Amino acid sequence: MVKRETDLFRATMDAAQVGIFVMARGRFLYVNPYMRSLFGYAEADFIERLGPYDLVVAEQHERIAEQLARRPGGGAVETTEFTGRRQDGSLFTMSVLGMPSRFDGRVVAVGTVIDISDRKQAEQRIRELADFDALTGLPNRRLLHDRIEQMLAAAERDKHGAALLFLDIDHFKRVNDSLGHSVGDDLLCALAQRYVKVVRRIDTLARLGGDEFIILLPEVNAAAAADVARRLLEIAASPFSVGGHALTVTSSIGIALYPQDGKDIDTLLKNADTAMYKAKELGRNTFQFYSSEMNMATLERLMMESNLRQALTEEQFVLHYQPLVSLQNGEIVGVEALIRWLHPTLGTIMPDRFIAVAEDSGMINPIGDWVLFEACRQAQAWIDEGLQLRTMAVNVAPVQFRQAGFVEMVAGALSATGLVADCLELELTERTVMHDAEFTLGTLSALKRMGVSLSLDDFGTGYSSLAYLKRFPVGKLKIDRSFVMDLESDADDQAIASTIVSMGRSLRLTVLAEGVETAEQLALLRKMGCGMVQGFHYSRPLAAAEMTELLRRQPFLHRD
Ligand SMILES: Nc1nc2c(ncn2[C@@H]2O[C@H](COP(=O)(O)O[C@H]3[C@@H](O)[C@H](n4cnc5c(=O)[nH]c(N)nc54)O[C@@H]3COP(=O)(O)O)[C@@H](O)[C@H]2O)c(=O)[nH]1
Repeated sequence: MVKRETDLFRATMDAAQVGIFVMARGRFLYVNPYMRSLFGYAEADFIERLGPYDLVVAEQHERIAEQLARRPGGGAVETTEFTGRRQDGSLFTMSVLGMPSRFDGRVVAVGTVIDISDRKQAEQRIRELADFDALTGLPNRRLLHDRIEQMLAAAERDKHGAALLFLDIDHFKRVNDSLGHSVGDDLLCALAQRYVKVVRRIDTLARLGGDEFIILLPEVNAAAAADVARRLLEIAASPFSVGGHALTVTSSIGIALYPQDGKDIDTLLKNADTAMYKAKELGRNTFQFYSSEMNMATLERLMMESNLRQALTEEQFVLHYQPLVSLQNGEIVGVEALIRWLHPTLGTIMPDRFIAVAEDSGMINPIGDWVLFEACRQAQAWIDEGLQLRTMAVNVAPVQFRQAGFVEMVAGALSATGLVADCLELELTERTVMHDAEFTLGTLSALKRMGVSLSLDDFGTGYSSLAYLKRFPVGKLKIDRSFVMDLESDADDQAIASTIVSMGRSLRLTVLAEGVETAEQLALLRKMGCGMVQGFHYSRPLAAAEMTELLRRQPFLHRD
């Protein structure tokens, strides 16, 4: 090149508003002034000591190495984005374009570098505006649609349930009308910040616009969806301080479940919306499922399911005790422990309403463990007080009986409380023991070897095989209440009760009749030779303190 051309070439390079470099074997041969100012290094730094690795973040060194390996001449060979690192440590996004060339017979790479940080930021902002609500920063309707589509595909593939919650703030218009739109906007942002705390990472909280929010919950059942709805209502309950005003808001939530309430976006959104209007009709500040059968009884069940764990940790369960009376002398020889749930707002909830829910949800195991421990503790406390107590009877649910480690758990409760095993009687229903008779036999035998007594509850209602009854180490049969109820008037019930009593006698088992409410029933059972009774005729189940009194007084004892 003649000198004039060289000068022209250099002047062009010097004036260029892009970084230009020439590299060979991973070393810079030339960098133009713009490139130097872009990175903040002097020319000598580039030529004498810097290589391409020094100009990008460490995480991208591997990519640089790949590029250099592909083109031994060095440098980038195509347009590639890197995160550049300046001399002062600051970072920027750069686009590098390189191409192989020849110089002095050598293979070199000639390239350009452009700072594209501003363009990237603008692109990011455009994406945000397209996908996110400008006011709250939450996903908007467009992104929500994408997420619902993804969720539906995953739910169908993995056979999961999912839920879509439609939340609308109650009377939000009044806030806008009376305090102005900017207060309304601030309130929406404050609400969004609280709602975010309720959802999981895999959930989507989106704003549809106005005062409407959608909460998308993948991989949930109805109970979990109800729980989230309840928490959304609760978290918004405490007042907001917005623009100098203390505001309290409530909302109404509609829930549509996948797949039963819809298998596509439009149906799910429409049905959740319908359910939300139902919640408004019911007085607002509540949630409703779209499917009507999900409401009423099911809701109570759901409420219980999600509150049972809390009930256990917050010690809302108590045991009441009902006396087991010997017909020989009227002595209270034992008690049956019966659980009650002292709910902070609903009052006392009886076991018939929550034991089945606890069984279905798996909570029966920790609850049953608590009952056993508490009953053993109370029995030992009475014994320590010098009261006569031969039997503490505890109900055992089928799931609990079949849980791994049940025998060890019973042993643990006895050793932790100091109660002797003879004093503990486990009540199992006929159905529980007959479910898998061979398995039952093993567990019952292990309990028997420990010294724990076993009784068959609700006897007569199940389908006991007499052959097994003989093999099972059971010590007591409890005649079901349903046969005692009409004993005076129903000849069949009399025949059944008297057969159970005789069968018990021939198998050398104690027979106890439950649900004895009248003196007539008592007289008939006595005549049949029944050994023990339990029922309102003697006493309803009592709190521990009242039972202590009864054990002290022994009011039914024949004292002649
Ligand atoms: N797995 C567990 N099950 C438990 C536990 N505690 C109780 N239960 C079971 O819940 C069912 C209902 O119990 P509850 O409401 O406590 O009713 C008991 C008595 O109050 C009732 N009873 C007793 N005498 C009479 C009477 O004269 N009349 C009448 N109408 N009812 C009476 O019977 C229930 C005791 O029944 P049983 O257990 O069959 O002896 C019940 O099935 C309980 O077993 C628990 O901790 N775990």
